Amino acid sequence: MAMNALAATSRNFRRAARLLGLDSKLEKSLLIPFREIKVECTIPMDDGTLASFVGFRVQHDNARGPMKGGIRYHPEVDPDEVNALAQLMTWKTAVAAVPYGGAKGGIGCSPGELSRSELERLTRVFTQKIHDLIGTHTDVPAPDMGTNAQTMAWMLDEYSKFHGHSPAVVTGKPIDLGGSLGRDAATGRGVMYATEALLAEYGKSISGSTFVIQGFGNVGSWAAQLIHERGGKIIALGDVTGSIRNKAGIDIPALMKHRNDGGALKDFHSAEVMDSAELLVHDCDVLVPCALGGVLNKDNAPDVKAKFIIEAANHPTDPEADEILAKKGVIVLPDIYANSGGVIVSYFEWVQVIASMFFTTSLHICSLVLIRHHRLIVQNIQGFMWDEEKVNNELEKYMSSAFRHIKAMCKSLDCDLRMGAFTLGVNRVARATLLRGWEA
Ligand SMILES: NC(=O)C1=CN([C@@H]2O[C@H](COP(=O)(O)OP(=O)(O)OC[C@H]3O[C@@H](n4cnc5c(N)ncnc54)[C@H](OP(=O)(O)O)[C@@H]3O)[C@@H](O)[C@H]2O)C=CC1
Ligand SMILES: O=C(O)CCC(=O)C(=O)O
Repeated sequence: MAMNALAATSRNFRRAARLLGLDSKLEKSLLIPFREIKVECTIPMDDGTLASFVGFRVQHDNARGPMKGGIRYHPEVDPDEVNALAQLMTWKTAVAAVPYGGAKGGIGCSPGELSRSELERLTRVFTQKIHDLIGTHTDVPAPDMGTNAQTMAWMLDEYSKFHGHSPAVVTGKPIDLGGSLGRDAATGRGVMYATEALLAEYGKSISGSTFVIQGFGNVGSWAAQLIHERGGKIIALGDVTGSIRNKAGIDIPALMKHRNDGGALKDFHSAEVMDSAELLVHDCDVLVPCALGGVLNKDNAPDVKAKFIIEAANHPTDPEADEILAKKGVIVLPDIYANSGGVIVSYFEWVQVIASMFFTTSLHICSLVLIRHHRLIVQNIQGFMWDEEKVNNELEKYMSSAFRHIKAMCKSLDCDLRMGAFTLGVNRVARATLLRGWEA
């Protein structure tokens, strides 16, 4: 049985605040969210009936910059979960050293049961309800579980009806609308870089290790492909429909083809079906949860056999499980570092869009005078969009710098990687908060 997500996240925050010796009033102020939004979203369904959904956006903190975080569509979305995820974003952006605060949103729904047009209507109604509380310099949504680049395109379009063309109001959007190359793969790629960095600390590498992955959506499938490319052997994998295993290693490119052709994971020909309850306790070197929160808890933690856990999902491990795993000597790489690749590349996307918009505006003014040079300058706008290699190289630099800073915190405070990451993030937010002050 998993702990309440908010209780678990706040417990980790409080431990970090004590380790840092934070003033108790500052601690309280950092914990309370800046704003919690709850909206009712009623849409006509394709069959003509009405359906009502509840949408949330929790804006946790903006001391370091505009609030930032994904939008989740999932039946288990609830206010505490969104609150916890928003808080995690605040510490995550600080650990990654990108100039953002933290937010998260979601709608309680089953996206797989809604048609494309129902999803579009729901996204548009949700955006109408929150449009005056988000914005390029206030709160910038992105995809999370159950949402994708198309969802961001609808949000961008709906928001722009109220505020004029605003491509930087969301990230993780399609390339044709100003999205960044590499954003789709970024979280999984960051997971791969983080795994490489952690294993190297222990004299190991991806190529000599066995992996078990839970979740085969955006994060899980990219992590699997990139780990496979680097010679990692993925011996078991699962999603909501079931789990499969193959001792010799699952052929990930063949599985991707099977999945892209519409096949279910459990029907993949060159692996055997296994009990999903066994997935997280399957024997392996590295376990990578890439789905829901709270999946590692006091009930299954004693049976975990992995030596390393890479938290690609948000808050997959309860604090109670953390204690059990620590006693067993399992090394856990925390979510606020391990899955930060997504928000890091979101930042690259946001900067590129803002830079190109600024350039276009200046160009309009200049072109009145320099009309002859207009075409030449227009070509240069392309220079603001980074190629994929540059995105990936920059991502690797941010990931390895964050890892070095986390290790330094672990050393100076004599704590584990989770507390190293939390103290790093909380300290940066606390410093920004104190510098800005509270004068009304
Ligand atoms: N997308 C991003 O950029 C980021 C995502 N994350 C986190 O990573 C995790 C995954 O997100 P993402 O990949 O985007 O989401 P997706 O919706 O793309 O994929 C989710 C995956 O989890 C599977 N899943 C859902 N429920 C269960 C379950 N009960 N047991 C096993 N598998 C399950 C889904 O299966 P099925 O497809 O069959 O439904 C799917 O394979 C989340 O915790 C998210 O917050 C963190 C940072 C950034
Ligand atoms: O890319 C982003 O802005 C946010 C990604 C996200 O929701 C997360 O890191 O959990």
